[in-house]
Amino acid sequence: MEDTESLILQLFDVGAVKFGRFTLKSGIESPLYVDLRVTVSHPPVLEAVARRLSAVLEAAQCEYDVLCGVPYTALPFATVMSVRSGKPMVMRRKESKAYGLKRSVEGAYAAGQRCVVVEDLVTSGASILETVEALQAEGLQVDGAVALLDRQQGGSVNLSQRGVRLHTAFGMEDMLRVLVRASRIESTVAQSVMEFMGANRTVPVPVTVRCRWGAAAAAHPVAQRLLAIRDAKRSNLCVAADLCDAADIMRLCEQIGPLICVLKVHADTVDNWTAETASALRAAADRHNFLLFEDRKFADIGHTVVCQASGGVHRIVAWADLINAHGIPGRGVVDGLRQACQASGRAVGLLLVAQMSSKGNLIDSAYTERCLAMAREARDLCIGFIAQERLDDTGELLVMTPGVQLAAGGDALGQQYNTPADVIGCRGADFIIVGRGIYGATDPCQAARAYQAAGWAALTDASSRAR
Ligand SMILES: O=c1ccn([C@@H]2O[C@H](COP(=O)(O)O)[C@@H](O)[C@H]2O)c(=O)[nH]1
Repeated sequence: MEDTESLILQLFDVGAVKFGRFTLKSGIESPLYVDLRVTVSHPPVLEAVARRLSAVLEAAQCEYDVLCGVPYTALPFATVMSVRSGKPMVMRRKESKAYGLKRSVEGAYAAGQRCVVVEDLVTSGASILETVEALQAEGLQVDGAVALLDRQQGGSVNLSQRGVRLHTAFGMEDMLRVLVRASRIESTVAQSVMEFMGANRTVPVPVTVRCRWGAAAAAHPVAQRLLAIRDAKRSNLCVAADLCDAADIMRLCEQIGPLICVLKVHADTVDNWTAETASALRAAADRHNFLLFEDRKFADIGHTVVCQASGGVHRIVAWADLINAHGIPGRGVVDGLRQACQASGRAVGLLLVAQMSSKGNLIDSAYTERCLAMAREARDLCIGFIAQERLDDTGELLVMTPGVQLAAGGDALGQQYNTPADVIGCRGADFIIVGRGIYGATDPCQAARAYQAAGWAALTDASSRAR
């Protein structure tokens, strides 16, 4: 194994470790700056870094099929590791291409292969997580990462909470000790770095999503909760649990609950729906922190929808957080639903069905425009739309899009599917709604993970391009 002490000294001697006053990306002022990019100008040092990273993986008995360096600094490290070991590498694009194959991960790989992420140094672990999410969105399995330096500021814990085990060559304290012992720095300098680290022990993973709107900006309490859940769980995934048996729905909830922000049901398609089903769903939603969406698509006169929303066997507004309606009956449908929601005493958000995913549907742009106007007039109840694209530029009304699968296509009854990258990145949706792509998969949990990663990667990418 490459001698840690000699590697640290080589890094210092080529100027990769600097002491002084530096403002970090986070805005924090640091007495130390580590810039491992300079190693590309010193091939023996670059090779020593790669050798050390490979040795760390070997010592940890980490099994993997492909390597992926976090762009850009760790790309040469991963390349040299790959060339030395013969293990193939994949490359994550930081910006997705608007032409060609539009792939966010380049190289030859197959879904289900195990990938190890290679990084230069870790602070909060956020950069590793961004790469992990992009790789998972392509179906790769990532549960390990290797980095040269652990700044010992919470990255390892942040990563393990998200299922990624971090292996590192050395920590900040090791590095300072070596530099003092070799008289490269004064002990007072090391002391000031230690004090800085003591004051910055835990750097949280920043919420990179500066989406079109955030929880604090949302006026409606249900929209606020939805966005807070989205950011906390890093998930803009709504699962359509279109199953006929209540026990199957509950089983699915337990499997995918931690990965989703909304569970959508069609209560009227559940053969054995009872009041207990509603209570069990409510308890699961509270336990796993997701919202419940009843996709009843109300479309009648105001008086009738009051009864449909609050009565019958389903008593929808007694348990659902989100409901939806067609605009076709005019504003009476919204007024009726407002009355039902107010009488329930619960906060419920309404989504207007402004567009549909089915082939040949009769909705045209004039109808969609009128739904938009209806929503703007009912901001006390309406939080957004079921639609296939972003409808208003203020960004205040959210868009949830059904008809989503990992590959574009359709079914035999006119459903049309687009990919998460397309509906979020190109069409401007905020949330994806996925049914059969998840509950119809052999492993719904693994499928939900792939959709969560794909939806989140598309959202964060779209948000960074919008900034
Ligand atoms: O335009 C619409 C409106 C609603 N849906 C609903 O979404 C899910 C989609 O399920 P998949 O299995 O992913 O096709 C389903 O519950 C529909 O009722 C929609 O598809 N299109």
